[in-house]
Amino acid sequence: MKLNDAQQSAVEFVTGPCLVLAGAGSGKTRVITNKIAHLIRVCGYEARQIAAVTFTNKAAREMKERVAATLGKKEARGLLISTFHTLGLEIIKREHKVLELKSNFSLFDDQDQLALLKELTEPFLKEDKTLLMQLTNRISRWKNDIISPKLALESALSQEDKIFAHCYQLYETQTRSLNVLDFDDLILLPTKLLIENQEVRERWQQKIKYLLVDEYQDTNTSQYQLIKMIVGTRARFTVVGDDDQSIYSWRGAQPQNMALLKRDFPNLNVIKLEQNYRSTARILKAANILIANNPHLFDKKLFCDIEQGEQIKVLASKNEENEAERVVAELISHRFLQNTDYKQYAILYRSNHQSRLIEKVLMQNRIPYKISGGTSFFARAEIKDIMAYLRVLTNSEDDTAFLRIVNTPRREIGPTTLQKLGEFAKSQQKSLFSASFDIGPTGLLTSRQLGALQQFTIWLDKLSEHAKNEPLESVKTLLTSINYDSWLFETSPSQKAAEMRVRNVNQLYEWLGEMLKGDELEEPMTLTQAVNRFTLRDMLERGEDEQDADQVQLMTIHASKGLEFDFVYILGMEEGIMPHQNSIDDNQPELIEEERRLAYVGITRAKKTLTLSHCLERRSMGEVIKPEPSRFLAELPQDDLDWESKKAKDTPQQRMEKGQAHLAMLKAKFPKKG
Ligand SMILES: Nc1ncnc2c1ncn2[C@@H]1O[C@H](COP(=O)(O)OP(=O)(O)OP(=O)(O)O)[C@@H](O)[C@H]1O
Ligand SMILES: [Mg+2]
Repeated sequence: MKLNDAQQSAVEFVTGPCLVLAGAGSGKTRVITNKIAHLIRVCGYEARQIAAVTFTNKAAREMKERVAATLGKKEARGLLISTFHTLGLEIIKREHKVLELKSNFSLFDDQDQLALLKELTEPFLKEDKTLLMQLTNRISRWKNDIISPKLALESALSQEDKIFAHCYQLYETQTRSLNVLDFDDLILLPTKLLIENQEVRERWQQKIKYLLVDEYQDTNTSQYQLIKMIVGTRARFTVVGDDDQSIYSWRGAQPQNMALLKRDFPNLNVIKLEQNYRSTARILKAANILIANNPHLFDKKLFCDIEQGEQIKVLASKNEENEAERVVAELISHRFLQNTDYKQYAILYRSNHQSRLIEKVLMQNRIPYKISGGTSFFARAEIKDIMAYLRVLTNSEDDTAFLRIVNTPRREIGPTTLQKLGEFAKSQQKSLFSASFDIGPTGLLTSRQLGALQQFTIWLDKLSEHAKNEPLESVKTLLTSINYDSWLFETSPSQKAAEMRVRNVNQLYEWLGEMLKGDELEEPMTLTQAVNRFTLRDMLERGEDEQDADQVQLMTIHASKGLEFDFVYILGMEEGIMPHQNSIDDNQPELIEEERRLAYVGITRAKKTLTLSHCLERRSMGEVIKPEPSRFLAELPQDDLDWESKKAKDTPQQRMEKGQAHLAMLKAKFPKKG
């Protein structure tokens, strides 16, 4: 595909720092892909000297494939294209000695983190959920801002700050002794290391000779520092971004980092792209007009020469059930009339819980769909169980994982045994696993208790030896010796649920096999590496890509960043949902602005048609409320909107009945195959 002049100049500028600043759909990501190929083909870089950072694993994989398609797989091999977190993991893996970490560290996901924090802070926070959430966010912010527990303590002013900082300190100490890292550590540790250790810094500057970053507007302070350290004064890098699409300030993202670049790299070449190649003129105009209501750091223009396109439909439904039914009915009839594929449709929403009703209606109508970006797969109990086994196999110090599996399936290792073991382990400063081998002579446990415990840990110990030599075989042995399938059938609410769980476990096993084996684009991994990559959800998204199945795409707007779909539906365009209630309550303009950017991101995912939906009634915290349509609907150019509620003579009740009848008609007319 030919690039336009601005894109071409962004690709060809390789002698200094480069920022591509442009609106949605203007080909920023395309510039990155083409530039990687250009660096290798024209500028003589080797693939392994180039690193590119994208926002999701899915985007990383896609980028690798695109470059491989241009250059050939052989030439593309060794390219480091990943998320910030995977890049951080890579650095930590290679520098674990300098970091004084054992090489078999495991990763905590947010649930593990919460569980540990809850336990550690019980004396201070008394399991107060709100405080616990605040603490979790605070720790994350501290880490993203590169503030150590010590510094947090020193700068704490209020009593609450002091308690939080103290909890942060406890958490830090405990995670280190468990030999685990959380997600924020994956950025913080390498960043601090590169700042403080010149030798390591130079090693990475040597290794990564050119760095590219997509979705730059969503980097936080520690990520920005990491970029700065890697590129050093040579400053061979290209970052691309759009300040109007910054939607992660709640995770510490700093769109000001765009302005910082200019300060830190005075010879920064700023290139603007102004042509949108994605959306119809109407969709683009609506998006531009909406975002014009936000203050701007940078001036940007965006035009397109794609046709005008259809009006933007605004659906008004009686309630949420009806909204789901209407959207699905619209989708079915659109697909029938236009002869399209399911995968051309995306249904987007503000928060994960909104997917529930849509899922139900899609299922009832046997429409294939896929939810991406969510944590759903890895949050499933069966997957967490097996992951916990794998974590203990690779890192016997991971007490959190140990506690999860000790009685799954049931092994008659009772709470008293575990409590005594816990106290003993603490007094000896040992992990639960290794304490179980030393607790015998203390007489703390009865011989029956000790027998049950040691039967388990001796077996685990053997298995982890086995895992060192034959990782995949050992996982197979694990699954059969704990008889996990039968356990699932025993404990699942229904036969069907059990079958699904068994399938999930098999899927995990299959992915694991692929990772241990490697492929044309990825080197084979060790079990520890594979387990850590799983926790980062690398494989999940990759597995989904490979299926490339014909499925309707469901995701939050946050997860849709960077993607595009022919036909887009956005649910819940209401005050209280988008903008979110918190942003309305707090009455801070910045919060509303972020919500507006979120709406902008959602709208600009659409290529051909866009449908916005709102409900007249909705259940919220056990009450039925009557939300107003989102203020963002009023901000859109009204000539381009097709408001059902303003045009139709039907009452919402009548529309609901019609919608249901329509759905029933469609169902009767197009029975699904299977
Ligand atoms: N020069 C071009 N000619 C034709 N199509 C193009 C050109 N540049 C980009 N495109 C197409 O336009 C679409 C948007 O490109 P891309 O995803 O790179 O935009 P983006 O700026 O990264 O968008 P976002 O801000 O949403 O991440 C893609 O389908 C891409 O293939
Ligand atoms: Mg992009």
